Amino acid sequence: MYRLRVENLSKTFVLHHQHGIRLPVLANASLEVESGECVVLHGHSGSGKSTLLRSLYANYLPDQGHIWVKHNDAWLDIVQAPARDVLAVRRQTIGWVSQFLRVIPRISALEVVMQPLLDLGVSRDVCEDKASMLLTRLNVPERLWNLAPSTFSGGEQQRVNIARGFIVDYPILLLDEPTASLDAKNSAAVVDLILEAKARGAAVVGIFHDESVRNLVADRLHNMATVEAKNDH
Ligand SMILES: Nc1ncnc2c1ncn2[C@@H]1O[C@H](COP(=O)(O)OP(=O)(O)OP(=O)(O)O)[C@@H](O)[C@H]1O
Repeated sequence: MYRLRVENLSKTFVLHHQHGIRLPVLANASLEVESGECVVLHGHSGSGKSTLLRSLYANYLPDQGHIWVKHNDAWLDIVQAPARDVLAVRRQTIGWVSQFLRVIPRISALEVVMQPLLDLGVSRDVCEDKASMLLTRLNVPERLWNLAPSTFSGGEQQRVNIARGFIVDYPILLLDEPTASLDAKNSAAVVDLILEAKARGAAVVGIFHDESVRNLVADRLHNMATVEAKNDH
Protein backbone atom coordinates (compact mmCIF):
# COMPACT_ATOMS: atom_id res chain seq x y z
CA MET A 1 0.00 0.00 0.00
CA TYR A 2 1.50 3.29 -1.08
CA ARG A 3 1.60 6.19 1.38
CA LEU A 4 3.59 8.73 -0.62
CA ARG A 5 3.81 9.46 -4.35
CA VAL A 6 6.06 12.14 -5.78
CA GLU A 7 5.30 12.98 -9.42
CA ASN A 8 7.57 14.99 -11.71
CA LEU A 9 8.78 17.37 -9.06
CA SER A 10 10.92 20.29 -10.21
CA LYS A 11 12.58 23.03 -8.22
CA THR A 12 14.93 25.77 -9.39
CA PHE A 13 16.35 28.21 -6.86
CA VAL A 14 16.63 31.76 -8.20
CA LEU A 15 19.29 33.82 -6.41
CA HIS A 16 17.74 37.28 -6.65
CA HIS A 17 20.64 38.97 -4.89
CA GLN A 18 23.21 37.33 -7.13
CA HIS A 19 22.22 38.52 -10.61
CA GLY A 20 19.18 36.26 -10.67
CA ILE A 21 21.32 33.15 -11.13
CA ARG A 22 19.14 30.05 -11.58
CA LEU A 23 20.09 26.77 -9.89
CA PRO A 24 18.09 23.82 -11.16
CA VAL A 25 18.08 21.31 -8.26
CA LEU A 26 15.17 18.95 -8.90
CA ALA A 27 13.96 18.09 -12.39
CA ASN A 28 11.07 15.69 -12.82
CA ALA A 29 11.86 13.78 -9.65
CA SER A 30 9.44 10.91 -9.11
CA LEU A 31 9.30 8.50 -6.19
CA GLU A 32 6.80 6.18 -4.54
CA VAL A 33 7.06 4.87 -1.01
CA GLU A 34 5.07 1.98 0.39
CA SER A 35 3.96 1.25 3.90
CA GLY A 36 6.79 -0.50 5.78
CA GLU A 37 9.47 0.59 3.33
CA CYS A 38 12.52 2.84 3.87
CA VAL A 39 13.82 4.70 0.83
CA VAL A 40 17.16 6.45 1.26
CA LEU A 41 17.95 9.50 -0.90
CA HIS A 42 21.34 8.94 -2.45
CA GLY A 43 23.59 11.29 -4.39
CA HIS A 44 26.59 13.54 -4.11
CA SER A 45 26.70 16.64 -1.93
CA GLY A 46 24.55 19.30 -3.58
CA SER A 47 22.47 16.82 -5.59
CA GLY A 48 19.26 18.02 -3.91
CA LYS A 49 18.59 15.43 -1.20
CA SER A 50 17.70 18.01 1.46
CA THR A 51 15.71 20.03 -1.05
CA LEU A 52 13.62 16.97 -1.92
CA LEU A 53 13.13 15.98 1.73
CA ARG A 54 12.13 19.54 2.69
CA SER A 55 9.70 19.64 -0.20
CA LEU A 56 8.08 16.44 1.13
CA TYR A 57 7.44 18.28 4.41
CA ALA A 58 6.13 21.29 2.46
CA ASN A 59 8.99 23.46 3.73
CA TYR A 60 9.92 24.22 0.12
CA LEU A 61 7.37 24.86 -2.59
CA PRO A 62 8.30 23.08 -5.84
CA ASP A 63 7.87 24.91 -9.17
CA GLN A 64 5.93 22.02 -10.61
CA GLY A 65 4.84 18.50 -9.86
CA HIS A 66 2.82 16.80 -7.16
CA ILE A 67 3.44 15.26 -3.74
CA TRP A 68 0.54 12.97 -2.96
CA VAL A 69 0.27 12.00 0.70
CA LYS A 70 -2.16 9.43 2.11
CA HIS A 71 -3.80 11.51 4.82
CA ASN A 72 -6.87 10.22 6.72
CA ASP A 73 -7.40 7.53 4.04
CA ALA A 74 -7.52 10.06 1.20
CA TRP A 75 -4.83 11.34 -1.18
CA LEU A 76 -3.83 14.96 -0.65
CA ASP A 77 -1.38 16.89 -2.86
CA ILE A 78 0.61 18.93 -0.37
CA VAL A 79 2.02 21.09 -3.18
CA GLN A 80 -1.48 22.48 -3.77
CA ALA A 81 -2.94 22.07 -0.28
CA PRO A 82 -3.93 25.12 1.79
CA ALA A 83 -1.84 25.86 4.90
CA ARG A 84 -4.39 24.40 7.32
CA ASP A 85 -4.23 21.03 5.52
CA VAL A 86 -0.42 21.13 5.56
CA LEU A 87 -0.53 21.72 9.33
CA ALA A 88 -2.95 18.80 9.79
CA VAL A 89 -0.67 16.56 7.73
CA ARG A 90 2.29 17.54 9.91
CA ARG A 91 0.29 16.93 13.08
CA GLN A 92 -1.08 13.50 12.15
CA THR A 93 0.57 12.00 9.10
CA ILE A 94 4.16 13.12 8.47
CA GLY A 95 6.87 13.22 11.14
CA TRP A 96 10.13 15.09 10.62
CA VAL A 97 13.28 14.06 12.45
CA SER A 98 16.52 15.93 11.97
CA GLN A 99 19.68 16.18 14.02
CA PHE A 100 18.77 19.66 15.25
CA LEU A 101 16.47 20.55 18.11
CA ARG A 102 14.67 23.88 18.06
CA VAL A 103 15.16 24.75 21.71
CA ILE A 104 12.31 26.52 23.44
CA PRO A 105 13.50 28.35 26.58
CA ARG A 106 12.17 27.06 29.94
CA ILE A 107 10.30 24.06 28.47
CA SER A 108 11.61 20.80 29.95
CA ALA A 109 13.00 17.99 27.81
CA LEU A 110 10.09 15.74 28.84
CA GLU A 111 7.55 18.38 27.72
CA VAL A 112 9.41 18.97 24.45
CA VAL A 113 9.25 15.24 23.69
CA MET A 114 5.60 14.80 24.76
CA GLN A 115 4.16 17.83 22.95
CA PRO A 116 3.34 16.31 19.51
CA LEU A 117 1.41 13.45 21.19
CA LEU A 118 -0.38 15.80 23.63
CA ASP A 119 -1.42 17.89 20.60
CA LEU A 120 -3.28 14.82 19.27
CA GLY A 121 -5.39 14.72 22.45
CA VAL A 122 -3.66 11.73 24.04
CA SER A 123 -3.77 11.72 27.87
CA ARG A 124 -0.83 13.18 29.76
CA ASP A 125 -0.04 9.88 31.53
CA VAL A 126 0.28 7.97 28.28
CA CYS A 127 2.42 10.76 26.75
CA GLU A 128 4.68 10.85 29.78
CA ASP A 129 5.16 7.07 29.75
CA LYS A 130 6.06 7.02 26.09
CA ALA A 131 8.39 10.03 26.39
CA SER A 132 10.16 8.40 29.35
CA MET A 133 10.55 5.15 27.45
CA LEU A 134 12.05 6.94 24.42
CA LEU A 135 14.42 9.10 26.49
CA THR A 136 15.58 5.96 28.33
CA ARG A 137 16.17 4.06 25.08
CA LEU A 138 18.12 7.02 23.74
CA ASN A 139 20.26 7.15 26.89
CA VAL A 140 19.25 10.65 27.96
CA PRO A 141 19.97 10.61 31.74
CA GLU A 142 16.83 10.92 33.88
CA ARG A 143 18.32 13.83 35.88
CA LEU A 144 18.03 15.93 32.68
CA TRP A 145 14.38 15.21 31.86
CA ASN A 146 12.94 18.08 33.86
CA LEU A 147 15.50 20.62 32.64
CA ALA A 148 15.17 22.78 29.53
CA PRO A 149 17.46 21.37 26.79
CA SER A 150 19.06 24.76 26.04
CA THR A 151 22.07 23.86 28.21
CA PHE A 152 22.32 20.24 26.98
CA SER A 153 25.26 19.01 24.90
CA GLY A 154 24.80 18.77 21.13
CA GLY A 155 24.36 15.00 21.30
CA GLU A 156 21.84 15.23 24.16
CA GLN A 157 19.79 17.81 22.25
CA GLN A 158 19.92 15.60 19.18
CA ARG A 159 18.55 12.63 21.15
CA VAL A 160 15.77 14.72 22.70
CA ASN A 161 14.82 15.75 19.18
CA ILE A 162 14.77 12.14 17.98
CA ALA A 163 12.57 11.12 20.93
CA ARG A 164 10.19 13.96 19.97
CA GLY A 165 10.15 12.74 16.35
CA PHE A 166 9.24 9.18 17.35
CA ILE A 167 6.63 9.95 20.04
CA VAL A 168 3.78 9.85 17.50
CA ASP A 169 3.40 6.74 15.34
CA TYR A 170 3.33 8.76 12.13
CA PRO A 171 2.36 6.86 8.97
CA ILE A 172 5.16 8.69 7.11
CA LEU A 173 8.56 9.58 8.58
CA LEU A 174 11.12 11.92 7.01
CA LEU A 175 14.60 11.51 8.50
CA ASP A 176 17.30 14.08 7.82
CA GLU A 177 20.54 12.50 9.05
CA PRO A 178 19.15 11.62 12.47
CA THR A 179 22.32 9.75 13.46
CA ALA A 180 24.74 12.40 12.12
CA SER A 181 26.88 12.92 15.23
CA LEU A 182 25.77 10.09 17.50
CA ASP A 183 28.11 7.44 18.90
CA ALA A 184 27.68 3.78 17.95
CA LYS A 185 25.43 2.91 20.91
CA ASN A 186 23.00 5.77 20.26
CA SER A 187 23.06 5.23 16.48
CA ALA A 188 22.04 1.63 17.15
CA ALA A 189 19.14 2.86 19.32
CA VAL A 190 17.95 5.11 16.46
CA VAL A 191 18.30 2.27 13.95
CA ASP A 192 16.08 0.12 16.21
CA LEU A 193 13.44 2.87 16.35
CA ILE A 194 13.48 3.13 12.54
CA LEU A 195 13.16 -0.65 12.12
CA GLU A 196 10.25 -0.70 14.59
CA ALA A 197 8.55 2.15 12.70
CA LYS A 198 8.88 0.16 9.47
CA ALA A 199 7.52 -2.95 11.18
CA ARG A 200 4.36 -1.08 12.24
CA GLY A 201 3.93 0.05 8.62
CA ALA A 202 5.50 3.50 8.44
CA ALA A 203 6.75 4.70 5.07
CA VAL A 204 10.20 6.18 5.67
CA VAL A 205 12.28 8.52 3.51
CA GLY A 206 15.70 9.47 4.78
CA ILE A 207 19.15 10.90 4.22
CA PHE A 208 21.96 8.90 5.85
CA HIS A 209 25.57 9.64 5.10
CA ASP A 210 26.73 6.84 7.40
CA GLU A 211 26.95 3.78 5.16
CA SER A 212 26.55 1.23 7.95
CA VAL A 213 23.34 2.89 9.18
CA ARG A 214 22.10 3.18 5.59
CA ASN A 215 22.70 -0.54 5.00
CA LEU A 216 20.75 -1.44 8.13
CA VAL A 217 17.64 0.64 7.40
CA ALA A 218 17.36 1.03 3.60
CA ASP A 219 15.09 -1.16 1.50
CA ARG A 220 16.28 0.71 -1.57
CA LEU A 221 18.14 3.82 -2.63
CA HIS A 222 16.62 6.64 -4.64
CA ASN A 223 19.41 7.98 -6.82
CA MET A 224 19.27 11.72 -7.30
CA ALA A 225 19.64 12.72 -10.97
CA THR A 226 22.93 14.36 -11.90
CA VAL A 227 22.98 18.08 -12.65
CA GLU A 228 23.83 17.32 -16.29
CA ALA A 229 20.75 15.16 -16.61
CA LYS A 230 18.68 17.90 -14.99
CA ASN A 231 19.96 20.51 -17.45
CA ASP A 232 18.91 18.32 -20.37
CA HIS A 233 15.28 18.97 -19.52
N1 LIG B 1 17.32 27.88 0.12
C1 LIG B 1 18.17 27.78 -0.92
N2 LIG B 1 18.42 28.84 -1.73
C2 LIG B 1 19.27 28.73 -2.76
N3 LIG B 1 19.92 27.60 -3.11
C3 LIG B 1 19.71 26.53 -2.35
C4 LIG B 1 18.83 26.54 -1.21
N4 LIG B 1 18.82 25.31 -0.64
C5 LIG B 1 19.65 24.56 -1.39
N5 LIG B 1 20.19 25.28 -2.41
C6 LIG B 1 21.12 24.78 -3.43
O1 LIG B 1 20.57 23.62 -4.00
C7 LIG B 1 21.56 22.63 -4.23
C8 LIG B 1 21.15 21.34 -3.53
O2 LIG B 1 21.25 21.50 -2.12
P1 LIG B 1 20.78 20.39 -1.08
O3 LIG B 1 21.05 20.92 0.27
O4 LIG B 1 19.41 19.96 -1.41
O5 LIG B 1 21.81 19.21 -1.46
P2 LIG B 1 22.16 17.87 -0.67
O6 LIG B 1 22.18 16.77 -1.70
O7 LIG B 1 21.23 17.69 0.48
O8 LIG B 1 23.64 18.18 -0.17
P3 LIG B 1 24.46 17.66 1.14
O9 LIG B 1 24.67 16.18 0.96
O10 LIG B 1 25.74 18.42 1.03
O11 LIG B 1 23.67 18.03 2.35
C9 LIG B 1 22.87 23.21 -3.73
O12 LIG B 1 23.60 23.67 -4.85
C10 LIG B 1 22.45 24.36 -2.84
O13 LIG B 1 23.38 25.40 -2.89
